[in-house]
Amino acid sequence: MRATDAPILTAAEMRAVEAACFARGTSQAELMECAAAAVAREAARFARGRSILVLGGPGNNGGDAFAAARLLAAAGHDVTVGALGGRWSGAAEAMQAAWRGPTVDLADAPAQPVVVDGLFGIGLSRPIEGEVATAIARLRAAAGFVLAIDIASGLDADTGAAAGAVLRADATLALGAVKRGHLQGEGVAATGALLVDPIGLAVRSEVRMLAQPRIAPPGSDDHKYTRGLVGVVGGAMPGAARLAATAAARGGSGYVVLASADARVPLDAVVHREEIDPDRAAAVLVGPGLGRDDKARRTCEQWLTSNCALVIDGDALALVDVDSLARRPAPTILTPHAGEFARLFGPPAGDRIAAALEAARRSKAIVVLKGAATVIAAPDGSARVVQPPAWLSTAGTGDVLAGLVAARLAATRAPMRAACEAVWLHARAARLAGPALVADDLPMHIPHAIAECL
Ligand SMILES: NC(=O)C1=CN([C@@H]2O[C@H](COP(=O)(O)OP(=O)(O)OC[C@H]3O[C@@H](n4cnc5c(N)ncnc54)[C@H](OP(=O)(O)O)[C@@H]3O)[C@@H](O)[C@H]2O)[C@@H](O)CC1
Ligand SMILES: [K+]
Repeated sequence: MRATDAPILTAAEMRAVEAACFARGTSQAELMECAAAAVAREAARFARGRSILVLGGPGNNGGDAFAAARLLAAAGHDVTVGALGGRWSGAAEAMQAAWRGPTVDLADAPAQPVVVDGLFGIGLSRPIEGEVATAIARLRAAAGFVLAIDIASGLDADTGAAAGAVLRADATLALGAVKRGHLQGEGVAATGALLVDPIGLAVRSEVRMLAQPRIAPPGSDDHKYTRGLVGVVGGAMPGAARLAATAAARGGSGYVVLASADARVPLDAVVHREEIDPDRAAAVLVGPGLGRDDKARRTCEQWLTSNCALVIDGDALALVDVDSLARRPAPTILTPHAGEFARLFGPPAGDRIAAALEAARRSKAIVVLKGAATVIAAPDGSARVVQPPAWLSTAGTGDVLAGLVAARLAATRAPMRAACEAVWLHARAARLAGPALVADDLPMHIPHAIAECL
């Protein structure tokens, strides 16, 4: 199944879930059979009759692999196991013993069009080097398709870092939960299509993959003010604010006011004013194209100390500090990319999800850390993660997102919900816009994305 709404765990959290499951009476072998059945199902779907090489490592990831090999062979597939090590214990030992098909040493394993990677999972404890690294490079180069069991071998399950070789996957079947390492570091490129099977584990976590939102349409008695006035504060580079204002208008705002020295508006429906009335605005966006001069600093300071719900993006992120954010009496959403985040909170260590959660806790704001995996983190410790289309990495798409966040904040008055809705709609609009999109293309697709969520 696709990973939408799936829980995201650290390796330690996963082991705690596994221990609780055993404490309730499930045996290790039962859980492994469940995992293997899911692996065999996916491997069969991808193999479409081609020969399969199953790689079995020395731990429980290897146990899953041997059990999956048995199920695949029983279903009529041509299966060879390439094995590493031989100190299996517990359920993995039983699964290894139950495999009666051809087994060769990993170093001698024949290249096959389909590889199922059960070398190492969340128990990777050191870099993959030497003979193992040579073998996986050879087998990867010859394979048409690699399915990773739980996580691509060589990735750190928490950070996605790869200190040594990695067996890059075309698809990964995460067992029980998505692991943080699927979504960051080298994990972004090495995971391939991310699938998850619950394998009977009821995993609870407030760190989850972002699910498609349900968006509430306006009520029949709503008018432009009750639906929420969005103020967009322009500055030195007015194009960015115009882009954000367009996105705010298409994102379901009742009314968009663009305050800028430049009187040009992107749509007739967007109103230009010298100033935004803080008492009328349901949400104000400060930052896109604001500049960083004294005037920008004063503008930023004025909004920071206001009682308005704020979205702070772009240049404004360089003009605020964490303590002032934490003192704000009204909701705040920050939308930094990695560089802006590092300036404000310090460079994120390997685990970006942990870094975003810590930043949200310190600033008492919703933090939308943009990137190959965008993390939406709240001060209460909840987070949502999504992998937006790579085509979004082009100028101006951040301004569109910021405008959209402001629109959803004005409409919902619920900052975490607003950020989740906006990030989902932004990614969906990008898919609707298609490859080689430019930021200006995105706003017109937002209403179609919203229509899918009603
Ligand atoms: N949690 C769950 O709910 C479920 C978990 N399940 C499965 O269990 C997997 C975790 O299993 P696991 O804990 O046995 O660890 P695993 O990844 O197999 O590796 C450990 C072995 O590898 C060795 N080793 C490590 N690095 C190495 C290197 N670079 N080069 C060489 N050797 C290296 C390490 O050696 P050691 O460090 O002990 O010397 C040890 O022998 C998990 O990913 C999932 O697939 C499912 O069955 C059911 C539900
Ligand atoms: K693996």
